[in-house]
Amino acid sequence: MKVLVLNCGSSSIKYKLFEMTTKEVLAQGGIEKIGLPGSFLKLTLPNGEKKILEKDVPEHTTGVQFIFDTLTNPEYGAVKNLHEIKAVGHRVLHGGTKFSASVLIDDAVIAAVEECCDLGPLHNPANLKGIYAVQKLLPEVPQVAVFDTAFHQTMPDYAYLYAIPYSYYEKYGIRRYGFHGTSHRYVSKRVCEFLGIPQEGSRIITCHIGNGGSIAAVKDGKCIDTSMGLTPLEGLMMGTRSGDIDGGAITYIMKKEGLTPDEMSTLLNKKSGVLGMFEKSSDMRELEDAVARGEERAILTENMYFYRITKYIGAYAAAMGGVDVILFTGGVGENQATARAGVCKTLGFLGVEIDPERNKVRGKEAIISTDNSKVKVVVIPTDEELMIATDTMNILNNK
Ligand SMILES: Nc1ncnc2c1ncn2[C@@H]1O[C@H](COP(=O)(O)OP(=O)(O)O)[C@@H](O)[C@H]1O
Ligand SMILES: CC(=O)OP(=O)(O)O
Ligand SMILES: [Mg+2]
Repeated sequence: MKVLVLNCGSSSIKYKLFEMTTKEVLAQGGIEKIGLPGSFLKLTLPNGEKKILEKDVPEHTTGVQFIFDTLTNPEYGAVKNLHEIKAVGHRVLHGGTKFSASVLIDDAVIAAVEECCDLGPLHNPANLKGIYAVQKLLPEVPQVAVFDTAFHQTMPDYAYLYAIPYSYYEKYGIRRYGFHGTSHRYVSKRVCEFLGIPQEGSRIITCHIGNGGSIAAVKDGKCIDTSMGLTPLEGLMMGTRSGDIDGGAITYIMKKEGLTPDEMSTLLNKKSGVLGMFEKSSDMRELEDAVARGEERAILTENMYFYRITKYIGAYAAAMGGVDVILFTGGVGENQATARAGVCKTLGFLGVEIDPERNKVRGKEAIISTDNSKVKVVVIPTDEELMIATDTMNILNNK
């Protein structure tokens, strides 16, 4: 059974086509700069080579059509006929409180995702455009929505509420929702299989550190707290997002600089984090290189970045009454040994001991703590797309 996974962002669409019987990736790529000059599709050929196809992509329907054309291209396509695709799974960013699991998309689901556009203004409208485009181009094919927020719906009220007038929670749904749920769900389950321990009784801290980053406290297989909030801005310092900041600083800057709410949102989401501090790049590889050259600002930025993650690990160990496993995933978590070592540097008091040799691993499942370490520290590469494809297949098989 072939399942297509789409991750539609405001100006991009990433895709992966799976053969679910073998879990093989038949095709993958993404369109960038939708609605902007210079849009293009970049795909990875089966031999690993990258190919760039330039084309004007003014909006998402054209984008999805372009992906379909690429998938059936006689030269580098992965299928002969689009009807080989039996289902499409979508990453949907915000499901509010309505969805604690993935669902088959129908009119009621679309209406509910539309209702969440206010809460996820950058992502939900784009996710809907992707769903509509598939409805238009492949009307017979069932579609499934997999929500970034779903896994976090098990958080207790005292963890998800903000200490503001309660009426804002009732009126507008202002609360912590959390994101990257598909990743936290996958890695927290996978690590138990990998270590041969039951989910029941386990206390796991999952650190998803990529361009966007979030941490979750997972007890007995269920999320009890996570660092992202109403939007994916809260928590860790990220590539371009500030993470936690005093609300007082926000209103102060707005007044001083005469910024509108939208301008302030852009500042915090796109111009802050590593980019705001380091100024040269938001990319952790470039930051790592600058640290190696001894650049002072780079060293400060890195210290801030690691310190925030360490603090969250301490907080979540306290929240769960201890921790058995600390897990790293995401582009940085999977690849950057310096980040993992930097984060764990002061965690010896919790019983964390990293083995520097084992920590050299990149992009592979591995234990990186010593045999004596009380807490197991593990790298598990995430696979959000495979998770979305698997949910999609399961929902169709149980229909
Ligand atoms: N091989 C690598 N070595 C070190 N860092 C990497 C590597 N690959 C990716 N990264 C870092 O991971 C981040 C991107 O992570 P990723 O999970 O792909 O982000 P997102 O999915 O949020 O776009 C970047 O900061 C990048 O520098
Ligand atoms: C929620 C979020 O931050 O997503 P991404 O990592 O894809 O930016
Ligand atoms: Mg990501």
